[in-house]
Amino acid sequence: MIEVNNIVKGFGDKIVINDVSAVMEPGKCNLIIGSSGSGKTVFMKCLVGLFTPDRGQIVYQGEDFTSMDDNGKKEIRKQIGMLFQGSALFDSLNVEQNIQFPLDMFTDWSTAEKRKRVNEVLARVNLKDANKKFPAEISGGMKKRVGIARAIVLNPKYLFCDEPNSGLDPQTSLVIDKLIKELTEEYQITTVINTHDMNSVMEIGDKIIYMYQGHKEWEGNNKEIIFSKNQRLNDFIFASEFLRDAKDMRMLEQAGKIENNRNMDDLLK
Ligand SMILES: Nc1ncnc2c1ncn2[C@@H]1O[C@H](COP(=O)(O)OP(=O)(O)OP(=O)(O)O)[C@@H](O)[C@H]1O
Repeated sequence: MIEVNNIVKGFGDKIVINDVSAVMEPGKCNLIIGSSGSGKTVFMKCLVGLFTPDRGQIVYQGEDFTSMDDNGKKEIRKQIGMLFQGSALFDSLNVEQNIQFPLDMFTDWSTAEKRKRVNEVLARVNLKDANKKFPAEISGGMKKRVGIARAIVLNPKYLFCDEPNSGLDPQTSLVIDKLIKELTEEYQITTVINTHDMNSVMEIGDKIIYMYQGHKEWEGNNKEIIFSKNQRLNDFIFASEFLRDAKDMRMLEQAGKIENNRNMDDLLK
């Protein structure tokens, strides 16, 4: 569990994160949404310790990360897996070497133990037999899966994903979302995802935090979001006409004003 208590972060005179609090639970996908420049990346960087908040606390499993010394922070960071935008694989390393990298950095396991673990996570992300391929030889979706395998190879308690669907087609995005959700539930990981992808919001948003100009404007889940009366949130999520129409139909359907002859849940998934 991660608790964020009233964090504030600014650069010079400009306050970029303004008094944001949130609780992120294990086994849940916590999505951070908001328009460009609303502070999502700075918020995530504060959570993982790449930025130090000017005020407030970030508490990992009851321990105040913000006031820890370097050794304490290092211990928490060992429990964090990161999936970077664009996967950030090492081009000169093959798939298994990429995944093995954190094991080389943080464990003193034997080569056989490392190889076994690499093969386990490769199987878990459905990428058997890709061990010897180089990043340039695999598709964007496969790269993401390698990135995910690398992020979970040390059995993290926390997983941070920055725009996991960027550059992927909608179908591959669904596969990646499903994989992240399954892993989150299976290993009870506290997962935090920065995203612009409304499909992801509807599909895997156990908790959704909507950031607006640096503050938390709205919080809820994927069932609640389309019924929200928050005007700024509605302007943001219903920028797409399809979603706006779908929302109107769903409301009419729920109010019994139109027949339920199609499954809007499936459409909105
Ligand atoms: N290192 C920095 N120094 C000064 N200002 C910064 C720094 N990093 C971010 N900012 C500012 O903080 C604000 C929020 O930026 P942030 O990158 O968090 O937005 P975002 O919501 O992630 O946007 P996007 O969706 O485009 O990635 C922006 O105005 C940005 O210019």
